[in-house]
Amino acid sequence: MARLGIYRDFLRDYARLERSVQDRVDEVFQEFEQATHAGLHLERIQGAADPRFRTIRINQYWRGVVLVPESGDLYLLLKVLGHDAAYRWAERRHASVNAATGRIEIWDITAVEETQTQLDAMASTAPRRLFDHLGDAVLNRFGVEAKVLAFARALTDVIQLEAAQEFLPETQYDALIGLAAGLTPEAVWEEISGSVSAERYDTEDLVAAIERTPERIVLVDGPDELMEVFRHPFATWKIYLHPSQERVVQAAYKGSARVTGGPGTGKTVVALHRAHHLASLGAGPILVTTFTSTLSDSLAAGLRLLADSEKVRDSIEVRHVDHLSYRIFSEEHGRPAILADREEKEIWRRIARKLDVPFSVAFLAEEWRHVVLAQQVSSAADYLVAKRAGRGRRLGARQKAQVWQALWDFQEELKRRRVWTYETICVEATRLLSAQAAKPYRHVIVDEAQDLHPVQWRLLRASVAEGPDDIFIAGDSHQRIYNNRVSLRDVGINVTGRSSRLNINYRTTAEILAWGLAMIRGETVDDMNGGLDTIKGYRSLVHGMPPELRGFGSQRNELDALAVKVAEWLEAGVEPGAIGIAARSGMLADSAVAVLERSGIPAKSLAKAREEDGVVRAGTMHRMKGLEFRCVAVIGANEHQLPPASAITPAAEDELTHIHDMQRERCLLFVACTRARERLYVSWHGAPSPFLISQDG
Ligand SMILES: Nc1ncnc2c1ncn2[C@@H]1O[C@H](COP(=O)(O)OP(=O)(O)OP(=O)(O)O)[C@@H](O)[C@H]1O
Repeated sequence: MARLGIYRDFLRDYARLERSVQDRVDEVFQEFEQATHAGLHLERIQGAADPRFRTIRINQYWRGVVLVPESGDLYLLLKVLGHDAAYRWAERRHASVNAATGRIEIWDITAVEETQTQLDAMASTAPRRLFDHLGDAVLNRFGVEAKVLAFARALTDVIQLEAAQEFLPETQYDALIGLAAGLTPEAVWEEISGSVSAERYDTEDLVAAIERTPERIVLVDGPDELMEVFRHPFATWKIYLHPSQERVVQAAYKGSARVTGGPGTGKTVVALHRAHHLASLGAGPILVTTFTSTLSDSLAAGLRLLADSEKVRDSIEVRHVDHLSYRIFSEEHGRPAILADREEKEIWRRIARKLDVPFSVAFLAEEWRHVVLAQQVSSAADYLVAKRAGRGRRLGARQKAQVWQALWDFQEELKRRRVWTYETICVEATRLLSAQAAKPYRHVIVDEAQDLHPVQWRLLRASVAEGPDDIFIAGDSHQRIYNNRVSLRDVGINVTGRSSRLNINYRTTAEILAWGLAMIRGETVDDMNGGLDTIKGYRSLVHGMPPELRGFGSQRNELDALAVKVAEWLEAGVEPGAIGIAARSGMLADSAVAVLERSGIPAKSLAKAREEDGVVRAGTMHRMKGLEFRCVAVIGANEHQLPPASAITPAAEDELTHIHDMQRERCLLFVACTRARERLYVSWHGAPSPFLISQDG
């Protein structure tokens, strides 16, 4: 078979096609080998800017756009579009080789020229320009060529640059956006190709450039490989990792290490590959863990896709962190009786009443979780000096004595009733593991690290001996959706000097990502290691529609409009399993399911269905964590539901906790919105949530 390169955009287009058209694409390219011998029917494009672009007929309406280099037998599949759009797209495109990065770049010179005039006019009155601080030599090192250089010099705002992503040469855009975000040239090089390079490449050799561009092009060697890629168009992470991801996967660390990065940057992908890599080196057993069961299910599914040998699969265990503690506990003591939430509140209420202390049930419960358990406080003296970082309300010595009495009574009551909470099970399991010389795992890999509680961290620390590659952590503090704050050092994990960051989002379109990021910009978020996390430099490689924001007069109207929107997506060929609906409350999500079903749309709660079930899934924003959908609707984004008053500590009662609560809710909305691959629809009734911002920022 002639070799085929598949451009990532082609796979996105393919995934959006109706099944019957996809089948037709499969047929066309399965026959590629025969067809190339018999003379492929690739149509030339009249008036094309670059004669190497051709189209191939899929059916009466659809066309594939293919790049045919003059030499060699490598064809590059670029786009699938309707007939007219395919010709329009191909007419304007130009393929070139970046002399500095060696990558192929497909771009629209005409658009660069057309936009230049407008930019020059705007720049003439601007006090400063975006790249004033960088000399031409810096930009030239990234192969920024004359036309793009003039374009870059006229930019006054990063928004103009983002808007030009669609038509600028790709690696030149990557370099410019990285530099505009304040990254050093070395950091930008790392991002683009894994290391700084002074090499100059042959700009005539398109085939070599295609082979050198694995971040954008998947090469296949035969029809079987091609069909495998078409079967899982979003799972190309199985075969290709960006150099910045690959480096983390393959690294040999002297101790614990971690990867951070914004939503959709491939942290989970890296965690899965890392488990696979360590297992292939033969050193098991390996634990892959996280904090919710929906997430551990999807980690297990990812590993099934990745791990080809039984030996590798057998040495990796995927387990929810609470299941791990439960198992260790039960092996020693038998099954624990677990205290229900309702009973816990009742105990706190009785204690507060009995001691006549002026503290709410919520305050006492949080103080127990976030101070006593988090810092292993076991006596009044310890409590008096315990750090209460993150706990806003200041307590004097007398108040502390009162609170300690309540906390102590609560723990005594648990003992008296012989009941346990998930946290106390974890504490006991940690004690059991610490007493044991042989640890159950050789490596531990943690995903969604930002939401683990300190007691869970201590359990994980105790389940693996300290040593090279002992613990690997993936997480993003900007996606923290519970109140757990931890300093890794305080729980015995040191990642200093072994932390990497991913910046390219593979999931969400640039439009949705930019809108989401604007929502959380300015929040002060810790990085779990004594510093602050930043959202600088995050970007997406793909473009799409901006988010759609809509307000209604009543919940009923809002839900009716949701049914219309979902029907529209289905009509456009989106499979029901690729549509997700997020609400702040489970009740509203259930109402959405009911309304959709009444409209004849198959829908289920996210807790009860998976993608394969082929139904629209609705659930709470918390449940959306770690998942992704082609289309996402976030509903009930109302003033009083997002954030809900019940989840926010009043500022007058405790200012710091108020700030943290607001941040958590804002991040929750950010998490829900960034689950969308292509379409995001956000609606509300009455006044909109204060977190929503208009699309122009
Ligand atoms: N190298 C890659 N090539 C292709 N697709 C990739 C690559 N890396 C990640 N992806 C895709 O990007 C999407 C997001 O990846 P992943 O879930 O690992 O990101 P994440 O950083 O863990 O996201 P989040 O923090 O939002 O949960 C997935 O669809 C994944 O398949």
